[in-house]
Amino acid sequence: MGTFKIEGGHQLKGEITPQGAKNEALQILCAVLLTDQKVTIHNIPNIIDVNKLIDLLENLGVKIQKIGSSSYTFKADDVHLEYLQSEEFKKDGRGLRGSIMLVGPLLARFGKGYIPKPGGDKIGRRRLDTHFEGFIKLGAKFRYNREEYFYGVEAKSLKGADMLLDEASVTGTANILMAAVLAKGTTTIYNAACEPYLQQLCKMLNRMGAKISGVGSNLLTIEGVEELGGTEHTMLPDMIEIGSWIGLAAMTKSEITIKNVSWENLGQIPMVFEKLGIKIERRGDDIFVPEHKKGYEIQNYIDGSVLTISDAPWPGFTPDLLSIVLTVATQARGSVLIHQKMFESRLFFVDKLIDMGAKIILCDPHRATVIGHDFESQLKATTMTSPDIRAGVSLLIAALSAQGTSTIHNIEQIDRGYQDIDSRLRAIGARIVRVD
Ligand SMILES: CC(=O)N[C@H]1[C@@H](OP(=O)(O)OP(=O)(O)OC[C@H]2O[C@@H](n3ccc(=O)[nH]c3=O)[C@H](O)[C@@H]2O)O[C@H](CO)[C@@H](O)[C@@H]1O
Ligand SMILES: C=C(OP(=O)(O)O)C(=O)O
Repeated sequence: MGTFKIEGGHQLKGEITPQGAKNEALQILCAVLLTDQKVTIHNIPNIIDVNKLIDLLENLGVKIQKIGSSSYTFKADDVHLEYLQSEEFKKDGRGLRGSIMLVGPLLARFGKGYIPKPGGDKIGRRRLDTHFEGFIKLGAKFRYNREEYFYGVEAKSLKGADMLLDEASVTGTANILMAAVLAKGTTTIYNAACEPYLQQLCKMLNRMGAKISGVGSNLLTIEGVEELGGTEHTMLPDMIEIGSWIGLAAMTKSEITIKNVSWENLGQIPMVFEKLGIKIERRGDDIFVPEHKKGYEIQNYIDGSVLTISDAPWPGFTPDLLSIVLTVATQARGSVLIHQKMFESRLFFVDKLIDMGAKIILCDPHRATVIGHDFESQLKATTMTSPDIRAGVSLLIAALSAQGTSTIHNIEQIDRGYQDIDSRLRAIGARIVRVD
């Protein structure tokens, strides 16, 4: 179990460039299985989850070549389906959430797709019904081995269908979409997730020869095609990382420029931080966060009532930034209610912030009220364990703003989504070391 030691209370300054998007990478990498042609992908983040998925593809027989620091080619012209039945796959397939999206492409191209219950953050129930209900609608037979938590779908051929998803699941939409592109006839997916990463996947599939319309909306129409060809694709910058750095800048009263953020794909992210009173300047495609010498003040609603920040499927605010927003609010002027609607166990990390001196009332598993300190009392350093990726980064930001030296254990949770976080933060002045 790795550990960070962080000496807090120092201002940072400089530029930071976001890595390629983790959650886009997981979709795009699975899509390479849809063709026997070469697919070239750029801006792939070097993080644990992505590397685990690349290993799974390699074990499936995909030929992989690293052609640059973050660029790879993939060729799935000789896929070893027997690996899917192996004990090794039952273990490795569990290692991350994104592995679930291997199922759609495998089912579409080879008539079968299997997966052990995938991993990812333990942040509440993470059901897979939407995925499998979609595959069943396309004509697949479903089986589930309860003892081994092993899921499987099989079909001689898939047939297009109209479906209304029970929820706008991000990985569910990607998975069903990747099956539908090779189904016979037309599929419509209503209540589809439509975040930028899914739009990227649709665009990539269309470049490969798929016929998807409605990209960016919650109604996708897919005319099935016989086969797909190769393509070249570049990942967007990671919007959750961008939001993390905005929060970091404000809470450490630092002047930070976040480079090449792809503004048009940030949705509500800048707006939500602005509601906390954080100044964000657009400079070309960069975000400039000035030093907040006098702190930042949370806005109330027009009628004077307390601000609520909650998550919702895109174009709503992403649940993956709520832990960071909550943490940054602990030093604001004013109060805010954080309502995490999607996940039921994602707010328990506030106990650690409370230990550090933050004023937070956990109302129930989904809601927490934060009463900001306005920097009148600095958070105190402590020892903590990172429970999930975003809580981990939130605690790291809290530690960088706190007085004294904090210790964060279980930093693999952070490394699974943030590339070289310690050296990138050291480059802008953070005092953070990795101790084992
Ligand atoms: C690898 C990956 O891409 N992971 C992301 C993906 O996970 P993932 O695709 O697993 O998440 P889903 O979109 O399926 O659902 C997330 C949670 O929200 C609930 N839900 C979802 C949609 C909805 O309309 N109502 C609702 O309540 C689900 O029941 C579930 O508890 O999307 C989540 C939601 O943005 C993000 O937190 C994860 O980082
Ligand atoms: C919850 C997340 O990831 P995963 O779905 O991989 O657990 C996340 O990226 O915040």
